[in-house]
This record gives sequence, C-alpha cells and structure tokens, in this order.
Amino acid sequence: MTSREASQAPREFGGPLGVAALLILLPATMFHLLLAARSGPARLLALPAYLPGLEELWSPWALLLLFIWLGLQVALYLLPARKVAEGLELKDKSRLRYPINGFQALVLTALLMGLGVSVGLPLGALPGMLLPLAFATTLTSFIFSLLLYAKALVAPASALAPGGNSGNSMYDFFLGRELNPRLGSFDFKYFCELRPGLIGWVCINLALLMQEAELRGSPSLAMWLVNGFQLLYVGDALWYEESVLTTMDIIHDGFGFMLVFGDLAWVPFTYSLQAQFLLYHPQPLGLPMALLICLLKAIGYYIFRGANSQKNTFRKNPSDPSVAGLETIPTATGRQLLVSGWWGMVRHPNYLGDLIMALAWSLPCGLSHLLPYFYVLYFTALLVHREARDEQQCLQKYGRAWQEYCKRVPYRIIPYVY
Ligand SMILES: NC(=O)C1=CN([C@@H]2O[C@H](COP(=O)(O)OP(=O)(O)OC[C@H]3O[C@@H](n4cnc5c(N)ncnc54)[C@H](OP(=O)(O)O)[C@@H]3O)[C@@H](O)[C@H]2O)C=CC1
Ligand SMILES: CC(C)=CCC[C@@H](C)[C@H]1CC=C2C3=C(CC[C@@]21C)[C@@]1(C)CC[C@H](O)C(C)(C)[C@@H]1CC3
Repeated sequence: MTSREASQAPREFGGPLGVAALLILLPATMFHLLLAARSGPARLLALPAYLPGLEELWSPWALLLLFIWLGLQVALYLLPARKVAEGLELKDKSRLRYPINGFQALVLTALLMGLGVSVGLPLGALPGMLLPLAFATTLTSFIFSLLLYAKALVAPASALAPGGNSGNSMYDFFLGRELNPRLGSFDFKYFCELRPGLIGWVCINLALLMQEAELRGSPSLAMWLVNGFQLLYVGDALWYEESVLTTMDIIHDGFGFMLVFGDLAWVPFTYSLQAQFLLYHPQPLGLPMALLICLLKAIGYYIFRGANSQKNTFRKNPSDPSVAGLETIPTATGRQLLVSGWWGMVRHPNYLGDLIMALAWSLPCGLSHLLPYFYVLYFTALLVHREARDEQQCLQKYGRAWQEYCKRVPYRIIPYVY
C-alpha cells in the first residue's frame, strides 16, 4: 500500500474524533456494565451509584491470573494441530498458514479446569475478581496495542491493512496498522480472536454458575440456559474455526486497539453479562417458557449455522453437491454470488440467526430489567454497522454484479423489514 493510497482510504468510526470517543467509551461502558450487574437496581441507563477506587480496580493477583491464562492459551495454541489451514491470498500473493486446534484448546481447558476444581481450585472466587481482572485486561490491551503499533512501523508496506494507515496516530492505533502481525509463525490476531476471550467468557459463565450453586444450593434454570446457549456458541466458533479466516476481521481489518480490546476484554467481560446479572438478581423461569426460549435459540442457530456453512462450502468448492444446485450471479472477479438458498432470503442471513440467538440469551433473565438486553442492543448496532461496511467492500469488489444482487435480494438482514 502506498502512502497516497493509505491517506485516501475512507475514514471509519467517525474519523479521529469518533475513535478518540470510542477509546474512552468502550472501556467505560464495560466497567459500567460490570458495576451495574452487581448493583441492587441493575439499571443500564443510570449512572453508577459509586465509582470504584484504584484499590478496588488494581490487583497484582488479577494481573498474574491474566498472564497465567494467556500463557496457558498460548501453550495450547502451540500444541500439534489436527490440520493446518491456508488463509486467503495476500497482496504479495503469499498465503499464511494457521493451526486448526481451537476446539482441542477448549476441551483441554475444560479438562484442566475440571482437574483444578477437583483438587480445590476456587473457581467460585472468580466472580469476585471480575473488576480487577477487567482492569488488568484493559491495561494489557492498551500496552499490547501500543507494541503492535510500534511493530507496524518497521513492517513492509505489503503487510499493512487497507484502513489503519491514515497517518493520524490515534486513528491508526485504534484500527490497527498491520493486517496479520506475527512473531515467527505465531499469529497474534488469529490467536486473540478465538482463544483467550472466547474460552475465558465460558469459564467466567461457569464460575458464575458455580457461585450461584454455592449461594443458593443449585444453579437456576435461567443460569443453566445462559451457560448452555453461550457454550454452544463458543464451541461452534471453535469447531468451525477455519471459517474465521474469511471474516472481515482477518482479511480486511488491521490488528489495533479495537480488536485487541474487543477480543481480550470486551468479549469475556460484557458477553457474560446475562450470567453476571443472574447471579445477583435471580429470576424465576418456568419450564414452558424455558422450552420456548430453547426453540428460539434452536431457530437462530439453524439459520446462523446453515447460512455460514452454505457460504463457506460454496467458497471452498462451488461444485459441492450441497450447494451445486443453487442459483448464482457471475462477477468480473471470476467468483460467483449466491442468490438462492439462505443468501437469497436476505443479504446477511447469518446476522439474522446471530441476532435471534442473542435474544434467546437474554430472555432467561426475564423482562423486569433492560440490563441483560444490552447485548441485543449493542449487537444490533454492531451488525448494522458491520453490514454497511461489508456492503461498501462488496460494491468495490464486485461492482455491477453486487448491484444486481441487491436488486434480486433487496433486504439486508430481516426479510421485509430491513
Ligand atoms: N458475536 C459477535 O460479537 C460477532 C459475530 N459475528 C458473526 O460472524 C459471522 C461472520 O460475519 P462477517 O465476517 O461480518 O461476514 P460474513 O460471513 O457475512 O461475510 C461477508 C462476506 O461474504 C461474502 N458474500 C456476501 N454475500 C454473498 C453471497 N450472496 N454469496 C457468496 N458470498 C457472499 C462476501 O465476501 P467474498 O465474496 O469475498 O467471499 C462478503 O464480504 C457472522 O455469522 C456474524 O453474525 C460478527 C461480528 C461479531
Ligand atoms: C465494541 C468493540 C470493542 C468492538 C470490537 C468487535 C469485536 C468484539 C467483534 C468483532 C468481530 C468479532 C467476532 C466474534 C467475536 C466478537 C468480535 C471479536 C466471533 C469470534 C464470535 C463467534 C462467532 O462464531 C465468530 C467466529 C463468527 C465471530 C467472528 C467475529
């Protein structure tokens, strides 16, 4: 990428000013949610009753625990993999190689945790450490992103991301300058996207479930549902790990503060909000309602998995019998676009399934509070914004063929609505 191309790339997230606001707003929101979940009124839209002092936020033990966790996940990443996958072709025509052993890392982590708990590891103490852990992870994310920024200063131009090289340091720090920063064959972005945060999220959920069992004799039905649904989501992401190699995050976005903080801090500490809420605000849930919520989750998962697998299979091998009969539009790049099946229903059926699942994760928390619905609200905003970014990229990539696709499939995420 030339410096002229870089400075002409369109600015996202409101440019440097928007990014400056997000640098403060994202961590502030995360701490607000952590505090609100444990407060009596648990209000999403009220200022916290008190601000924690440094002595409540900072703990060297939390930092140590974080580093032990990261070290464990690095060790599991480095274990022999059942498969090594190739990423998409890069600007210099090379392809990077990625180990496919995320699911193995999840299973081994579960075994280690089980072993630890059986010899007295106090997992139930984790909920009480969430605040200092989140603080240590936020500090680590800032420092790690600075190191990545510095590393990118000596990276070759071909290794830079299209978006994070505007020349404005704060903007580039947030978006990330280098596309695939690596140390030898260790890929920082791929590692962070799927391992410490996602697996950490389900461990936090489990610790909250155990703590609830300790407090109330047994975990509530609502807590079981939230744990089960989110474990399925994380298990699915790691089982289909290879498909992350074609997501926007891996092929387009640089690795900067947005993804570092998103992967390491935001995912485990805010995505576990429903379980946090349930620990401090137990909610009654009857069996018929629980079954209805399970049905909703199953519908969401069916759409999410069906759509993602259909596209991944089609991109890997368009003559695979499961997709060979689908109608397509040719594009000037030689690639084709699906216009029937899931991708003929709306232009982002996978987002629709993901949103339905998000609702199913919140419903076990009842309707008395808005707080556990934060994920649904945030995720809707994230996916609407992400969809718009993807449309721009597809329009650039496929031109008239994309316009034809938009005519044939007019709705973006929700049929006949949006
Ligand atoms: N839980 C969370 O916090 C988040 C979850 N997600 C989930 O991650 C998953 C991946 O999402 P994301 O990376 O945004 O994007 P998608 O998986 O939707 O991929 C978009 C790409 O698919 C290809 N494509 C689009 N339309 C068609 C078509 N009709 N036929 C064939 N290919 C098509 C294009 O790439 P090309 O043509 O180059 O192949 C396009 O750039 C989703 O399920 C999403 O819900 C995403 C963000 C956050
Ligand atoms: C607000 C903020 C800090 C934004 C950063 C966004 C990130 C939290 C998300 C960007 C894309 C993501 C994906 C997943 C998790 C959230 C982030 C990192 C994902 C790993 C979740 C599991 C899915 O199955 C997935 C693998 C498809 C997905 C990929 C994108």
